[in-house]
Parts: sequence; structure tokens; C-alpha cells
Amino acid sequence: MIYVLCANPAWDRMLFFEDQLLLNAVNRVQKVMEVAGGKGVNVARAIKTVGGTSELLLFLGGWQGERFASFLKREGLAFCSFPVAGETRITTVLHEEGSGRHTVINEPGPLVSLKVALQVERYLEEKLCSGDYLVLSGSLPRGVQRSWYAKLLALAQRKNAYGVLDTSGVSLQSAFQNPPFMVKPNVEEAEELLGWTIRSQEDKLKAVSELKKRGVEIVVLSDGSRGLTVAWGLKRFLVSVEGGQVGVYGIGSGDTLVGAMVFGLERGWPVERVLRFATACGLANTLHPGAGYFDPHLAQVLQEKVVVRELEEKG
Ligand SMILES: O=P(O)(O)OC[C@@]1(O)O[C@H](CO)[C@@H](O)[C@@H]1O
Repeated sequence: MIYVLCANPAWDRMLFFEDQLLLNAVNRVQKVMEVAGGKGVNVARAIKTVGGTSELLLFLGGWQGERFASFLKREGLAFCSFPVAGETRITTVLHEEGSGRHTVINEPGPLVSLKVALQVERYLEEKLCSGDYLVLSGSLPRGVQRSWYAKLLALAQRKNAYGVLDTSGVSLQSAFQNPPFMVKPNVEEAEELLGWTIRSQEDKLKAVSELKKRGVEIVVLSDGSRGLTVAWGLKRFLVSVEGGQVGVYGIGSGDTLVGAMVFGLERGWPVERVLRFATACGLANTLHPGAGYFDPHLAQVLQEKVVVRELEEKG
């Protein structure tokens, strides 16, 4: 089973503008799209899109939380929600159709008490079995200790389950007290974590090796349309899309990649297949607005455009 924790879900409100968005001016919105989001929700949705199942765990609160839960039900995503006081947050995405540029405004979200966080721990303690996956995605809500992911990763280890982590800042830093099985930082997140600037492909390889040395089995360093640099056991891979061409809807493509990777891992696919498939799903996601709503058949076809190159082993 795949459990996905979305500790800080967000109602994603996407505003599409025909032209460039102007600050300190009146802007007219062309189209609005609203979906239940947050990194973990997007991961769970991607897993469903490719034909898999997962259980989403999330904190929901207030009227916004009720709307969120109805949306997930209608969508058919299996979830278990833990009620919190306060309103589930809204993320505003300002998308410029012409250039494909987007601006994301993430609200902090409601406070989560220690008591409610403990409920999640107990739930996982009871449910998590050997061979399961526990995906921890996105920012941690206020009120929860910054080292909470480390605690949950330790729980996963104890249960012989695979911890997968996609977060940033202090929650990423402190999670390494109990290294995850897989981690997917982007370049900025890796730089913050490592404390040095990644300038070249060589730097990216150094970065994945350094994170690998901290005890992670699979390190996937993403760099938008520039592709992935991967450390997988002793092997190193560079993954790219032919011609570097991707679509304009980048929101949630990293989450889609994580979801599709975990889907492939759970099925025991070989490494190259997992990387090719997941990259194609991430690519398909950039061609459709809304995170995780890509066309799975298109993703199958797009696999032909994905180049997975294994580098010579260095040990
Ligand atoms: O505040 P976080 O958890 O870092 O990011 C949240 C978020 O911006 O990321 C997702 C896209 O990856 C959106 O669905 C969501 O609203």
C-alpha cells in the first residue's frame, strides 16, 4: 500500500491571464480553475491517474476543509482526514498563458496541534506494513515540530516500509536524522540542504552523491526542463526529454513525477523503466492545467521522448 501524507493541503486557485500580469495595476482574469491541491494530494492524484491506488492522509479544517473533502470524494481519491481548528489554506497560482510563466502564492495554513499530529502517528503505527510506501510531501503546517518528518521516517523504518520525502527548508534538513529511502529535491532545495551552489552537471552529480552518502537509497535531483540527475544505489543516471521541450503547466509536475515513481517502485519495475515512465508523466502534466490531471495514454506515448542515460560507475 502507498500512504501519502499531505500535512499542509491547499485549495489551489489558479487564475489564467492572457498576457503578462502587472503589479500595481488592474489585471483581468481570463479563466479560473479551482482544485484540491497540496503536494501530497497531487502525488495521490498522479498515482490514481496512472491506475494505482493510495491512501491520502491530511489535515482539514473549516468550511474550506469541507469543500476540500467533497472534492476528493467526487474525484474518487481515497483519504483519511484529521480535523483541525482553522481553515484549510488557499494557494493562488497566477498563470500567464502567453509566456507560460507562473507565480505561486502559498499561504501558511492552519495550526495543527500536537494532539492531532499524534493521531496521524498512531494511525500509521497501526496501518503501515512491511513493504508499504510512506510519501511525505510538501511543507509542514504551523504547530508541528520541524523534525516531524524525521519522526515519521523513523516509524517507516521500524515498520520496514519505504519513506519517500519531497519537502524543503528545515523540514528537509532535519528529516535527514532518519534518512528516507527516496528523496526528490529540486536544485534550489538541494543547494539549501547542502549549503553550496549547484552550477554545472558535475555539481549535480556531486550533490546526489553527497545526499546518497547521508544514507538515502534513491536521490532524484530535479531541474525543471533540464531534467533529472539520479543516484540509485551505486548507479548514476541523467534523465532528459528529447529537445528539452516541455509544456507550460509546470505546477505539480514534480509531484506527478514522485507519484509515478512510487507507483513503478511498488510494482517492482526496473530502474530505467521507473525513470522513463515517471519523467513522461511529469512531462504530460506540463501539457495540461491542474496538477496530476494528465492523460495517462499520452504519458505512455511520451516515454519515447525520454532519454535515460546511465553513467559509468564510480563507486
Ligand atoms: O507550501 P508547499 O506545501 O511547499 O506547496 C504547496 C503547493 O504550492 O505546491 C503544490 C504544487 O507542487 C500546490 O498544489 C500547492 O498549493
